[in-house]
Amino acid sequence: MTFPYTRMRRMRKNDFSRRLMREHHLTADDLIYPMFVIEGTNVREAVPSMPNIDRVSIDLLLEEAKELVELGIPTIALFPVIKSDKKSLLAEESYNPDGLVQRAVRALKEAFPELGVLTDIALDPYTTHGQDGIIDDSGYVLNDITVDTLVKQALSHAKAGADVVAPSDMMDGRIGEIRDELEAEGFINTLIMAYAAKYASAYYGPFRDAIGSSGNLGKGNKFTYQIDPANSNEAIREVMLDLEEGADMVMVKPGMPYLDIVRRVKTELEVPTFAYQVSGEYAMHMAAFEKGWLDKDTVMMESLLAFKRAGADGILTYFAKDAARLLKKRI
Ligand SMILES: NCc1[nH]cc(CCC(=O)O)c1CC(=O)O
Ligand SMILES: [Mg+2]
Repeated sequence: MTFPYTRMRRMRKNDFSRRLMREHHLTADDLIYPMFVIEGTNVREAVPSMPNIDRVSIDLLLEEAKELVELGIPTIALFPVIKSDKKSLLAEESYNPDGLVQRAVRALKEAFPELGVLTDIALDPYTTHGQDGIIDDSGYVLNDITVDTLVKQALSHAKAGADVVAPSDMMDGRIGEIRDELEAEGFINTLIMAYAAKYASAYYGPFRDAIGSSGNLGKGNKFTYQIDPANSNEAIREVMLDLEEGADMVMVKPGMPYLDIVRRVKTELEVPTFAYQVSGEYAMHMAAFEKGWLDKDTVMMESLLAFKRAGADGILTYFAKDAARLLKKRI
Protein backbone atom coordinates (compact mmCIF):
# COMPACT_ATOMS: atom_id res chain seq x y z
CA MET A 1 0.00 0.00 0.00
CA THR A 2 1.29 3.43 -0.78
CA PHE A 3 0.23 6.98 -0.10
CA PRO A 4 -2.25 7.92 1.34
CA TYR A 5 -2.85 4.51 2.97
CA THR A 6 0.66 4.56 4.29
CA ARG A 7 1.48 7.87 5.88
CA MET A 8 4.67 7.42 7.87
CA ARG A 9 3.99 10.70 9.65
CA ARG A 10 0.80 9.43 11.33
CA MET A 11 2.72 7.58 14.03
CA ARG A 12 5.01 10.56 14.55
CA LYS A 13 2.23 13.06 15.15
CA ASN A 14 1.67 12.54 18.87
CA ASP A 15 3.93 11.91 21.79
CA PHE A 16 2.01 8.77 22.86
CA SER A 17 2.42 7.05 19.50
CA ARG A 18 6.04 8.11 19.18
CA ARG A 19 6.64 6.56 22.59
CA LEU A 20 4.71 3.41 21.69
CA MET A 21 6.80 2.63 18.65
CA ARG A 22 10.15 3.61 20.08
CA GLU A 23 12.45 0.63 19.44
CA HIS A 24 15.44 1.40 21.63
CA HIS A 25 15.94 2.96 25.04
CA LEU A 26 18.93 4.12 26.96
CA THR A 27 18.92 3.52 30.72
CA ALA A 28 21.48 3.92 33.46
CA ASP A 29 21.89 0.11 33.28
CA ASP A 30 23.65 0.55 29.94
CA LEU A 31 26.45 2.70 31.29
CA ILE A 32 30.00 2.05 32.45
CA TYR A 33 31.89 5.08 33.76
CA PRO A 34 35.66 5.21 33.14
CA MET A 35 37.68 7.03 35.80
CA PHE A 36 41.32 8.04 36.14
CA VAL A 37 42.89 7.36 39.51
CA ILE A 38 46.02 9.03 40.86
CA GLU A 39 48.21 8.70 43.99
CA GLY A 40 47.69 10.94 47.02
CA THR A 41 44.93 12.23 49.22
CA ASN A 42 42.40 14.84 48.23
CA VAL A 43 44.07 15.20 44.83
CA ARG A 44 42.01 16.31 41.86
CA GLU A 45 43.68 17.24 38.57
CA ALA A 46 41.90 18.41 35.45
CA VAL A 47 42.56 16.71 32.11
CA PRO A 48 42.75 19.67 29.70
CA SER A 49 41.69 17.71 26.61
CA MET A 50 38.73 16.18 28.50
CA PRO A 51 36.64 18.99 30.09
CA ASN A 52 34.86 17.94 33.34
CA ILE A 53 36.97 14.78 33.61
CA ASP A 54 39.54 14.72 36.42
CA ARG A 55 42.22 12.43 37.71
CA VAL A 56 41.33 11.76 41.35
CA SER A 57 42.94 10.13 44.35
CA ILE A 58 41.30 7.08 45.92
CA ASP A 59 39.47 9.05 48.65
CA LEU A 60 37.79 11.25 46.03
CA LEU A 61 37.19 8.23 43.81
CA LEU A 62 35.08 6.78 46.62
CA GLU A 63 33.00 9.96 46.81
CA GLU A 64 32.31 9.76 43.08
CA ALA A 65 31.56 6.04 43.34
CA LYS A 66 28.82 6.85 45.85
CA GLU A 67 27.28 9.16 43.26
CA LEU A 68 27.48 6.42 40.62
CA VAL A 69 25.62 4.02 42.88
CA GLU A 70 22.95 6.66 43.59
CA LEU A 71 22.57 7.28 39.87
CA GLY A 72 22.10 3.56 39.21
CA ILE A 73 25.24 3.18 37.08
CA PRO A 74 26.19 -0.50 37.43
CA THR A 75 29.92 -0.40 36.75
CA ILE A 76 33.03 1.74 37.05
CA ALA A 77 36.15 1.22 34.91
CA LEU A 78 39.52 2.16 36.40
CA PHE A 79 42.57 3.61 34.68
CA PRO A 80 45.66 4.49 36.70
CA VAL A 81 48.02 7.43 36.36
CA ILE A 82 51.40 5.91 37.26
CA LYS A 83 54.28 8.08 38.47
CA SER A 84 57.30 7.99 36.14
CA ASP A 85 59.60 6.50 38.78
CA LYS A 86 57.32 3.44 38.86
CA LYS A 87 57.43 2.92 35.08
CA SER A 88 59.91 0.41 33.68
CA LEU A 89 60.71 -1.67 30.60
CA LEU A 90 59.15 -4.79 32.12
CA ALA A 91 56.18 -2.99 33.75
CA GLU A 92 56.62 -4.84 37.06
CA GLU A 93 54.43 -2.29 38.86
CA SER A 94 51.43 -3.60 36.89
CA TYR A 95 51.13 -6.62 39.17
CA ASN A 96 52.17 -5.04 42.47
CA PRO A 97 49.56 -6.29 44.97
CA ASP A 98 49.73 -2.87 46.63
CA GLY A 99 49.76 -0.90 43.41
CA LEU A 100 47.41 2.00 42.78
CA VAL A 101 44.76 0.03 40.89
CA GLN A 102 44.86 -2.87 43.33
CA ARG A 103 44.35 -0.49 46.27
CA ALA A 104 41.60 1.38 44.47
CA VAL A 105 39.77 -1.88 43.74
CA ARG A 106 39.98 -3.00 47.37
CA ALA A 107 38.72 0.37 48.62
CA LEU A 108 35.83 0.41 46.14
CA LYS A 109 34.72 -3.16 46.85
CA GLU A 110 34.84 -2.53 50.57
CA ALA A 111 32.80 0.67 50.42
CA PHE A 112 30.36 -0.27 47.61
CA PRO A 113 30.22 -4.05 47.19
CA GLU A 114 27.27 -3.73 44.81
CA LEU A 115 29.14 -1.52 42.33
CA GLY A 116 30.79 -3.54 39.56
CA VAL A 117 34.50 -2.80 39.28
CA LEU A 118 36.18 -3.28 35.91
CA THR A 119 39.94 -2.97 35.51
CA ASP A 120 42.04 -2.42 32.42
CA ILE A 121 44.60 -5.11 31.63
CA ALA A 122 47.45 -3.60 29.59
CA LEU A 123 50.93 -2.35 30.32
CA ASP A 124 50.88 1.14 28.79
CA PRO A 125 50.51 3.05 32.08
CA TYR A 126 53.50 1.10 33.42
CA THR A 127 56.02 1.08 30.56
CA THR A 128 58.63 3.81 30.08
CA HIS A 129 57.78 3.89 26.36
CA GLY A 130 53.97 3.90 26.63
CA GLN A 131 53.46 0.75 24.55
CA ASP A 132 50.95 -1.82 25.84
CA GLY A 133 53.57 -4.53 26.10
CA ILE A 134 57.23 -5.43 26.53
CA ILE A 135 59.44 -4.42 23.60
CA ASP A 136 62.60 -5.79 21.97
CA ASP A 137 65.59 -3.69 20.90
CA SER A 138 63.82 -2.56 17.75
CA GLY A 139 60.76 -1.38 19.71
CA TYR A 140 58.57 -4.28 18.55
CA VAL A 141 56.05 -5.39 21.18
CA LEU A 142 56.75 -9.03 22.07
CA ASN A 143 53.54 -11.04 22.30
CA ASP A 144 54.21 -14.03 24.52
CA ILE A 145 56.28 -12.47 27.28
CA THR A 146 53.83 -9.60 27.41
CA VAL A 147 51.02 -12.12 27.93
CA ASP A 148 52.92 -13.62 30.89
CA THR A 149 52.91 -10.20 32.56
CA LEU A 150 49.27 -9.53 31.66
CA VAL A 151 48.35 -12.79 33.37
CA LYS A 152 50.09 -11.63 36.56
CA GLN A 153 48.38 -8.25 36.31
CA ALA A 154 44.93 -9.83 35.85
CA LEU A 155 45.45 -12.20 38.77
CA SER A 156 46.51 -9.33 41.04
CA HIS A 157 43.34 -7.45 40.10
CA ALA A 158 41.17 -10.51 40.74
CA LYS A 159 42.83 -11.00 44.11
CA ALA A 160 42.09 -7.36 44.97
CA GLY A 161 38.43 -8.07 44.20
CA ALA A 162 37.93 -6.84 40.64
CA ASP A 163 34.64 -8.11 39.22
CA VAL A 164 35.69 -7.74 35.59
CA VAL A 165 39.16 -7.75 34.07
CA ALA A 166 39.27 -6.11 30.66
CA PRO A 167 42.36 -6.79 28.56
CA SER A 168 42.85 -3.82 26.23
CA ASP A 169 46.31 -4.76 24.96
CA MET A 170 45.42 -6.74 21.80
CA MET A 171 48.11 -9.40 22.32
CA ASP A 172 47.19 -12.77 20.80
CA GLY A 173 46.15 -15.53 23.17
CA ARG A 174 45.91 -13.42 26.32
CA ILE A 175 42.27 -14.18 27.03
CA GLY A 176 42.93 -17.93 27.16
CA GLU A 177 46.01 -17.54 29.34
CA ILE A 178 44.22 -15.21 31.74
CA ARG A 179 41.19 -17.52 31.88
CA ASP A 180 43.43 -20.54 32.65
CA GLU A 181 45.14 -18.72 35.48
CA LEU A 182 41.90 -17.41 36.98
CA GLU A 183 40.42 -20.92 36.93
CA ALA A 184 43.58 -22.45 38.41
CA GLU A 185 43.62 -19.89 41.22
CA GLY A 186 39.93 -20.34 42.07
CA PHE A 187 38.62 -17.11 40.56
CA ILE A 188 36.04 -18.95 38.53
CA ASN A 189 33.51 -16.11 38.58
CA THR A 190 35.82 -13.27 37.61
CA LEU A 191 34.43 -11.90 34.37
CA ILE A 192 36.52 -11.11 31.33
CA MET A 193 35.45 -8.30 29.04
CA ALA A 194 37.78 -8.53 26.08
CA TYR A 195 38.68 -5.40 24.17
CA ALA A 196 38.41 -7.83 21.27
CA ALA A 197 38.05 -5.46 18.35
CA LYS A 198 40.30 -2.60 19.30
CA TYR A 199 41.38 -0.41 16.44
CA ALA A 200 44.63 1.52 16.00
CA SER A 201 42.76 4.77 16.42
CA ALA A 202 43.83 8.39 16.72
CA TYR A 203 40.76 8.97 18.90
CA TYR A 204 42.67 7.75 21.97
CA GLY A 205 44.79 10.93 22.17
CA PRO A 206 43.08 12.61 25.14
CA PHE A 207 43.15 9.33 27.12
CA ARG A 208 46.91 9.12 26.63
CA ASP A 209 47.15 12.70 27.95
CA ALA A 210 45.00 11.70 30.92
CA ILE A 211 47.11 8.72 32.00
CA GLY A 212 50.31 10.52 31.07
CA SER A 213 51.52 8.01 28.48
CA SER A 214 51.40 10.30 25.44
CA GLY A 215 54.76 11.90 26.26
CA ASN A 216 56.37 8.48 26.61
CA LEU A 217 54.78 7.18 23.43
CA GLY A 218 55.95 10.24 21.50
CA LYS A 219 55.54 9.64 17.79
CA GLY A 220 55.14 5.91 18.41
CA ASN A 221 52.06 4.05 17.25
CA LYS A 222 50.30 0.76 18.00
CA PHE A 223 49.89 -0.47 14.43
CA THR A 224 51.58 -3.84 15.06
CA TYR A 225 48.89 -4.95 17.50
CA GLN A 226 45.72 -2.89 17.16
CA ILE A 227 43.41 -3.42 14.14
CA ASP A 228 43.73 -1.36 10.95
CA PRO A 229 40.73 0.99 10.72
CA ALA A 230 40.24 -0.19 7.13
CA ASN A 231 39.21 -3.69 8.24
CA SER A 232 35.94 -5.28 9.25
CA ASN A 233 36.22 -9.08 8.84
CA GLU A 234 39.40 -9.02 10.92
CA ALA A 235 37.38 -7.66 13.85
CA ILE A 236 34.92 -10.53 13.65
CA ARG A 237 37.79 -13.02 13.72
CA GLU A 238 39.32 -11.28 16.74
CA VAL A 239 35.99 -11.42 18.57
CA MET A 240 35.51 -15.12 17.71
CA LEU A 241 38.96 -15.96 19.05
CA ASP A 242 38.43 -14.11 22.33
CA LEU A 243 35.10 -15.88 22.81
CA GLU A 244 36.68 -19.27 22.16
CA GLU A 245 39.39 -18.43 24.68
CA GLY A 246 36.85 -17.69 27.39
CA ALA A 247 35.72 -14.06 27.20
CA ASP A 248 32.31 -13.41 28.80
CA MET A 249 31.78 -10.11 27.03
CA VAL A 250 33.40 -8.47 24.05
CA MET A 251 34.03 -4.87 23.23
CA VAL A 252 34.42 -2.77 20.12
CA LYS A 253 36.53 0.35 20.38
CA PRO A 254 36.31 3.24 19.45
CA GLY A 255 32.55 3.65 19.38
CA MET A 256 30.70 5.97 17.04
CA PRO A 257 33.10 5.60 14.08
CA TYR A 258 32.85 1.79 14.46
CA LEU A 259 29.13 1.20 14.98
CA ASP A 260 29.14 -0.95 11.84
CA ILE A 261 31.42 -3.35 13.71
CA VAL A 262 29.16 -3.30 16.79
CA ARG A 263 26.23 -4.25 14.57
CA ARG A 264 28.15 -7.05 12.86
CA VAL A 265 29.36 -8.52 16.15
CA LYS A 266 25.87 -8.45 17.67
CA THR A 267 24.17 -9.89 14.59
CA GLU A 268 26.75 -12.49 13.62
CA LEU A 269 27.86 -13.71 17.06
CA GLU A 270 24.92 -12.89 19.36
CA VAL A 271 26.99 -12.36 22.49
CA PRO A 272 27.13 -9.63 25.16
CA THR A 273 28.58 -6.76 23.15
CA PHE A 274 29.94 -3.51 24.50
CA ALA A 275 31.35 -0.41 22.90
CA TYR A 276 33.68 2.30 24.15
CA GLN A 277 32.84 5.89 23.33
CA VAL A 278 36.48 6.87 23.70
CA SER A 279 38.25 9.97 24.92
CA GLY A 280 38.53 11.59 21.48
CA GLU A 281 34.81 11.17 20.88
CA TYR A 282 34.15 12.77 24.25
CA ALA A 283 36.60 15.59 23.50
CA MET A 284 35.12 16.46 20.13
CA HIS A 285 31.60 16.51 21.52
CA MET A 286 32.65 18.64 24.48
CA ALA A 287 34.51 21.08 22.24
CA ALA A 288 31.39 21.63 20.16
CA PHE A 289 29.24 21.96 23.31
CA GLU A 290 31.62 24.52 24.81
CA LYS A 291 31.57 26.55 21.62
CA GLY A 292 27.79 26.48 21.63
CA TRP A 293 27.80 24.74 18.26
CA LEU A 294 25.86 21.71 19.47
CA ASP A 295 23.37 21.31 22.31
CA LYS A 296 24.92 19.19 25.01
CA ASP A 297 22.01 17.25 26.50
CA THR A 298 20.29 16.29 23.27
CA VAL A 299 23.41 15.48 21.28
CA MET A 300 24.92 13.47 24.14
CA MET A 301 21.75 11.36 24.44
CA GLU A 302 21.48 10.92 20.68
CA SER A 303 25.10 9.76 20.55
CA LEU A 304 24.47 7.16 23.26
CA LEU A 305 21.19 5.94 21.78
CA ALA A 306 23.09 5.27 18.53
CA PHE A 307 25.04 2.57 20.37
CA LYS A 308 21.84 0.88 21.49
CA ARG A 309 20.44 0.97 17.96
CA ALA A 310 23.65 -0.57 16.65
CA GLY A 311 23.16 -3.46 19.08
CA ALA A 312 25.44 -2.61 22.00
CA ASP A 313 24.38 -4.02 25.37
CA GLY A 314 26.34 -1.36 27.18
CA ILE A 315 28.57 1.63 26.63
CA LEU A 316 31.75 2.76 28.32
CA THR A 317 31.39 6.52 28.22
CA TYR A 318 32.76 9.60 29.94
CA PHE A 319 29.19 10.94 29.65
CA ALA A 320 27.85 8.19 31.95
CA LYS A 321 27.23 10.48 34.92
CA ASP A 322 25.74 13.32 32.88
CA ALA A 323 23.49 10.90 30.99
CA ALA A 324 22.34 9.10 34.15
CA ARG A 325 21.53 12.43 35.81
CA LEU A 326 19.46 13.45 32.82
CA LEU A 327 17.64 10.11 32.73
CA LYS A 328 16.81 10.47 36.40
CA LYS A 329 15.37 13.94 35.85
CA ARG A 330 13.10 12.66 33.09
CA ILE A 331 11.45 9.96 35.20
N1 LIG B 1 45.54 -0.06 26.56
C1 LIG B 1 45.33 1.25 26.84
C2 LIG B 1 43.99 1.82 26.64
N2 LIG B 1 42.88 1.45 27.34
C3 LIG B 1 41.86 2.31 26.96
C4 LIG B 1 42.35 3.18 26.00
C5 LIG B 1 41.63 4.30 25.32
C6 LIG B 1 40.44 4.86 26.01
C7 LIG B 1 40.01 6.19 25.52
O1 LIG B 1 40.55 6.76 24.55
O2 LIG B 1 39.07 6.73 26.13
C8 LIG B 1 43.68 2.88 25.78
C9 LIG B 1 44.53 3.66 24.86
C10 LIG B 1 45.40 3.02 23.89
O3 LIG B 1 45.22 1.88 23.47
O4 LIG B 1 46.35 3.70 23.48
MG1 LIG C 1 42.93 -10.83 19.70
